[in-house]
Amino acid sequence: MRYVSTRGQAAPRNFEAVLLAGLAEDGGLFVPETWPTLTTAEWRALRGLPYPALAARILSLFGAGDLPLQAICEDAYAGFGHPAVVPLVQLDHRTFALELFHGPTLAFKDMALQVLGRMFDHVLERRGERVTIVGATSGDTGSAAIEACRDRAAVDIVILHPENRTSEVQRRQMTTVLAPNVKNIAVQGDFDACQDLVKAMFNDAPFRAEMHLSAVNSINWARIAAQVPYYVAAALALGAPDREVAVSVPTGNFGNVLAAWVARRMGLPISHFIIGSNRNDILARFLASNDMSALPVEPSLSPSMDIQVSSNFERLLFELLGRDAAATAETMTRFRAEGRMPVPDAAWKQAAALFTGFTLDDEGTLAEIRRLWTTAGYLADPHTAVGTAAARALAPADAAIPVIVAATAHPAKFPDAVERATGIRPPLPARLADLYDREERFGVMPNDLGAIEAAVRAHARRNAA
Ligand SMILES: Cc1ncc(COP(=O)(O)O)c(C=O)c1O
Ligand SMILES: N[C@@H](CCOP(=O)(O)O)C(=O)O
Repeated sequence: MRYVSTRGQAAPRNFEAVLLAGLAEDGGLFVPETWPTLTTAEWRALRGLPYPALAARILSLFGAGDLPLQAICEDAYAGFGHPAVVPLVQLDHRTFALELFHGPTLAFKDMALQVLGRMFDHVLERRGERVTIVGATSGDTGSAAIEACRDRAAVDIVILHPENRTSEVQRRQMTTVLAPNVKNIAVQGDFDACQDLVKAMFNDAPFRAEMHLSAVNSINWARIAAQVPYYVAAALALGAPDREVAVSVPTGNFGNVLAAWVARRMGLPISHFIIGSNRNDILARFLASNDMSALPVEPSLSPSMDIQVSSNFERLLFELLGRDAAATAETMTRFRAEGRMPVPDAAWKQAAALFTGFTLDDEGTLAEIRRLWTTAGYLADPHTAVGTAAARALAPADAAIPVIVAATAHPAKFPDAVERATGIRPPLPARLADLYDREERFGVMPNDLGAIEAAVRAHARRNAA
């Protein structure tokens, strides 16, 4: 399978090259040249597979079959805290929480990053190469990427997080990892600034080549590919392919819900895509009225979704525009220049027919956490609560369609919000019990590309020496 850039100017390449490249050289995102599809019988045949085997099978459809996928997936999910890896918990007659937070850092990012870390190791060892990973995080990608890459021989990793805008648990999960190949930088700005810095480093061709940059954010196609299998597992468990299902996904960078859309594109009958936003509701505004205009990022109780520029929307846009790379490039360039994305009406209507958006403020989030606790005995983190509230508000009219809510983080990552809502302070798992006593190490830097590049270079040189 080959991958092409959404902006059409980068050379097509295979899965392994896409894994290493991250962002395409033309600033676009890689997508499969053609989408793999499964027949009804092929979907049925996947029912009952253990999760690692299912994940390996789906990844093989994306051209990753040169890698030892079965071994990688078994090893990646062996340490998860639930035997099902991604358990489905019934919340009411038709709503199910798909718990994606049983990995080492307690958020859904582990689902893909535990796999990616092992893929990097395998590919780099065979090639005898080294990479420098630069990543941006609003709280969860950073810790999951650090956990997946710490102490790996051929990887240096630098993670940018927005200063004072993550939960304390999130920050400490990153900054207390003192492995020599790990560097954390708190940027004086918001997540969008961190993400812009990462993209700017990729777009600086000499720097990119010098550092052998690679990505762990969902701009890297491998991230999306490794997030598809859990939607497959949940849909099959609820009766697909012989029954339609809906998904509700608390959304920021649009990677997680895009993975669900990819499953649909492969033939899985996901009929509705419900997007939950906090007050940073650019996607909900877009779906309601074709208004994709970026406002300043506002802090909220669901900090991982404090995002205005949703990177992966570009992958959907490319499809909505009939895979017209020139039109995609022009639309994205105008969005960057003007802060407003001019999506043609026909494309918007296509998106709005499939996706609906819901916005929940902090008070609503607390009320939803409380409601879940009192009505279902379910302790949800604030991001998951945005997803369940969205599911209730926008569930399909046909009550026979179950709604799968992506439960994206463990409540213990956001203990303050959960305690405010329920009076219960969820404890961290035993392996993280001393998190507040561990030494932290991170730099604080201005939002300055030159300074950040110098810090990345110094980190990589120190480790290579
Ligand atoms: C806990 C949590 N929920 C939801 C999201 C939003 O997911 P996405 O960025 O894939 O839309 C994130 C960040 O990615 C997150 O960390
Ligand atoms: N919410 C994310 C933001 C980055 O998203 P990604 O899926 O592109 O890595 C985070 O927690 O860092």
